[in-house]
Amino acid sequence: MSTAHVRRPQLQGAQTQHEHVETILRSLDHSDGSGEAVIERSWRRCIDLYGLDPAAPSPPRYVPDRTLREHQDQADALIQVARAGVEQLYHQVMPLDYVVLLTDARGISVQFLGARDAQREHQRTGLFLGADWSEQHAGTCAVGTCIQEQAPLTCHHSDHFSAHHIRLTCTAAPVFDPDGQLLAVLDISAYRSPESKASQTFALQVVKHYARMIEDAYFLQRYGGCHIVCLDRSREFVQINRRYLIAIEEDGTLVAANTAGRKLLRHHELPLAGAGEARPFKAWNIQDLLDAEIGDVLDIQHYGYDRVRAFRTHRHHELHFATLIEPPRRRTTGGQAPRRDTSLAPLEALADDDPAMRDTLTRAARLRNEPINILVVGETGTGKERMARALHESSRRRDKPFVAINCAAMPESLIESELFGHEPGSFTGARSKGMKGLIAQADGGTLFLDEIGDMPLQLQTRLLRVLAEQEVLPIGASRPIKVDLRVVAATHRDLRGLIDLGQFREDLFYRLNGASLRLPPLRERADQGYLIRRLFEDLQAERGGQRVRLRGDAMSALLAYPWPGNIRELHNALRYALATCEGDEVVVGDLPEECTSGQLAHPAASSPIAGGGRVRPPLGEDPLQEALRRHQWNISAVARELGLSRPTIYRRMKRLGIVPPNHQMPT
Ligand SMILES: Nc1ncnc2c1ncn2[C@@H]1O[C@H](COP(=O)(O)OP(=O)(O)OP(=O)(O)O)[C@@H](O)[C@H]1O
Repeated sequence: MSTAHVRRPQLQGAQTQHEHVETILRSLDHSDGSGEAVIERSWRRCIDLYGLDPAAPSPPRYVPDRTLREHQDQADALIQVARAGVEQLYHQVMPLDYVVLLTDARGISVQFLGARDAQREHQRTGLFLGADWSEQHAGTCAVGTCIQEQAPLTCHHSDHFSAHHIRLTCTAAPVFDPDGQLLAVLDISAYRSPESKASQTFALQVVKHYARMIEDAYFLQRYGGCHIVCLDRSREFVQINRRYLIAIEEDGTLVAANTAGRKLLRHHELPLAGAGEARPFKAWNIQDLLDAEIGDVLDIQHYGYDRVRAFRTHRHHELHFATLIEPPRRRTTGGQAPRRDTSLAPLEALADDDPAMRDTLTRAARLRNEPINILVVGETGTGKERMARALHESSRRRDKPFVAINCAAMPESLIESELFGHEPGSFTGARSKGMKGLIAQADGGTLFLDEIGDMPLQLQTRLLRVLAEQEVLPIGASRPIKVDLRVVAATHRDLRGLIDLGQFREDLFYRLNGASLRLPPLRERADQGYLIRRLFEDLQAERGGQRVRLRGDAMSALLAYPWPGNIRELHNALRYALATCEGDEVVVGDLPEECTSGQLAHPAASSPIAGGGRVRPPLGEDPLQEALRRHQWNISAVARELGLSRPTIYRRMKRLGIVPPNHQMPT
């Protein structure tokens, strides 16, 4: 061993550093290399193999933005699967001031979660996106040494090789792919912790647990087309613990196993091909492991009172309990596919597998041709107007007009004539030829009354008459006009509360509320991924041009954000990202800052701290405000560009507090 390149710090102030370097050198000087523990082995590699100096300053090394993207691309499938695990882990350890890193197999941090208020400290230390934690660069550290040792470990305080890392405590566990190759490393790190390394025992267990969950989720996704035999030594726990996962073909041929499963197979002398295994390998069968008929294995799900079946292994006669995950059923080619009602497509497109939305859509499908009025309720931006349109488009009225009226946006002085129309010269300012009101325009089709809770009381009375009589009396007319209407009203307000306050007519409420459809807020929806993909596709189709991909890290950030502004806010965020992204993909740094508040972005990509990055305006205001400025506050032009009505633009400006220069907002 040569330690000649290692400088011994002389300064008094560098006492701790000095002691640290001395400890490393003494420990290595007195050892011949045999029987060294993990940390000493790593120190030896740092000096002998990489020529590192523990006293030399070791600022974090960040890979350039483009390289980070390449690393993230390669880890994309894993990042997507790992998302839920990384977030859950972060929520568990965040109160104890840990950050969470997911690095790829080369030690480059491809995902990071940490408190935003400590961003500078994270960046200074390298606990950040894009940092290189390979042992070759950073010396002994949890991630780098975990990669070298391919085993979980804690690198606590002066275990670190570099004297500059000795206040950190870091714990890491490897994530292997189904071939046994290292795929990633999961790490939690903190700046402050008790002196004793034993204080991190629990941290090690937690990180190992989450690394295993990520690994198994990745395994299940990759072998989703196979039968998966799940084994455990405990009958009670096999359904939830699923320690050993073994993917098999229908004839029992072994295809792959998770890390524990591969160990079990090796123990029974049935090695699978993969990292470190002898090749060529034999095609083993599950019957080589378990003393069972293949039919018994494929039938586990239908066996016994608990869908668990006990088997003994051939070789060691160990008792294992098994459950089975079956692949999705393939569509039979012989039989007739059930006929789908294609008119339901507009409704079906609104959601994927969110239970609340499915209930709402089942009701909507039943109600679409019924002669009753429908009240759509939900927070602002949850898609109430979209639902009303889908109801219309899937109903028999689809070839007739859909007329949308925003009751909150229309000035009270205009609303009456707009709604009911007027005869020629019926009032000052009336059109000479008279005007057909919006209600009459909707004849035969659907009248959508948005923000119904904001309709003035006097108009509520007139609307009630229209609904009761199915006829409308234009201003100045002596005879009413017959109309055939289906009314869909929407509100984000509590109409019953407004009735109690005397601001909404109870009889109108019952007239409108023939049935109600409730839309859940986006943050509660289980099909967020579907919505994100659909909106992204729709926006791309609108824009035309080059195809852009939504990368896994951006998707993860979008899924993690609580969406106070619901689908509208999501729509704006995606539009923003598509407008500002460079190249052919949207990455986390392209999203509006709000969406990444839980996750810090790569310094070079977005952070104003690192300089040179783009500083993004707050979400929500941005697309509207930007369009307003571009069109020099011409509301009609903005409405055309954004595909919204003028009243909607005014309403949104009012809600966002946007006031045109030298103008007063309409009240
Ligand atoms: N299921 C959906 N699929 C795709 N886009 C949707 C969906 N639901 C809503 N959107 C989009 O989200 C935005 C808001 O939807 P919408 O205007 O229907 O919400 P809202 O609840 O009526 O809002 P408000 O309460 O402010 O009137 C629109 O851009 C709409 O196109």
